[in-house]
Amino acid sequence: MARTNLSEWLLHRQVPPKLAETMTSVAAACAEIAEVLRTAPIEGISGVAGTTNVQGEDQKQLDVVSNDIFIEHLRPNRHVSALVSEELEEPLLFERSADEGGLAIACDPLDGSSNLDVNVTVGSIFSFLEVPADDPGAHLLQPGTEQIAAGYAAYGNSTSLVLVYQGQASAFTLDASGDFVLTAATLTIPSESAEYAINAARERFWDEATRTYVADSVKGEDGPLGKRYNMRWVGSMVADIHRILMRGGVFLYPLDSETVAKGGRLRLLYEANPMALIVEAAGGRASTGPGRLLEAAPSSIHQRIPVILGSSAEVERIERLYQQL
Ligand SMILES: O=P(O)(O)OC[C@H]1O[C@](O)(COP(=O)(O)O)[C@@H](O)[C@@H]1O
Ligand SMILES: [Mg+2]
Ligand SMILES: [Mg+2]
Repeated sequence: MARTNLSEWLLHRQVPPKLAETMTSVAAACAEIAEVLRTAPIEGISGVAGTTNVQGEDQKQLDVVSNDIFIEHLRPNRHVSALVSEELEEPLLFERSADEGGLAIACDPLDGSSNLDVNVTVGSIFSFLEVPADDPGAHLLQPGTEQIAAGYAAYGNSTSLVLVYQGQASAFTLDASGDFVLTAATLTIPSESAEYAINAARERFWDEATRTYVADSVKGEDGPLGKRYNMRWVGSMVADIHRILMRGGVFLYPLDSETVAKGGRLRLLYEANPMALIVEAAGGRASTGPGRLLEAAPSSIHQRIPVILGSSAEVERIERLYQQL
């Protein structure tokens, strides 16, 4: 069967050159991060700050290395005016001439920090926004509905790249030559599922809606849902969402009594929004509990937000529980 690589897909999907070149830069950054992760323990790069390797040398942090890789690939791209990153307190603004710029990227260069040193899937998450080239910094706080594209890379037993553009999410797999090969043209999340993902150790902090949802699921065949549920929690958002895109399910990081002061756990611009755009394009639903996630108006670049996404029937059920509060 003929293989379609990323550059052929970009042409086929008629992605405008500016965005296509920038998606290519981001894909190249992800391929380089995948390569770094493959041999990180040998090279003395760790997930934990302040550690030393067997030679007693200071180890570089994988989050920082991944952030540097994103910058190295995006700084030379003349279309990119700004970069927002989990690892940078302030946005990075690039000087461009009058006929250049116009795109901003928001990224979580490496997601899944608790899994970095245990060889479990981690990822990179990214969102593409349009910004005026002459004043990009003032236009970074856009709701998720304004994203022109988004995606993530999952560094698992293979490296997957998922991109969403104009309401269609597609998946690619990194081959041995460093090319991303299309492996699923259209991702679709089944509307029903019997699998949920939540950090259950936080139960004592949960609100009533989350408590009821999990309690009903745990009751299985004997409960109000009349079917058995399974729980899967990797602890890397990318890995948990990738599983849901492949076979359905629901992911929850709700607002709870411990995270309420901060507005939630996960970040709106570079974790929640890109994932919500992908999930909606795949026919799923993305919610904060009380409302549609993509409509949330950001007030700061590192803003946090409650996240409930996945199979539509399941998310709707949780939204109904929030309406009853
Ligand atoms: O283990 P916790 O505190 O419940 O948090 C898990 C969540 O934290 C994250 O690791 C946060 O992302 P970072 O690793 O990029 O900070 C998510 O991937 C994951 O869903
Ligand atoms: Mg993250
Ligand atoms: Mg991160």
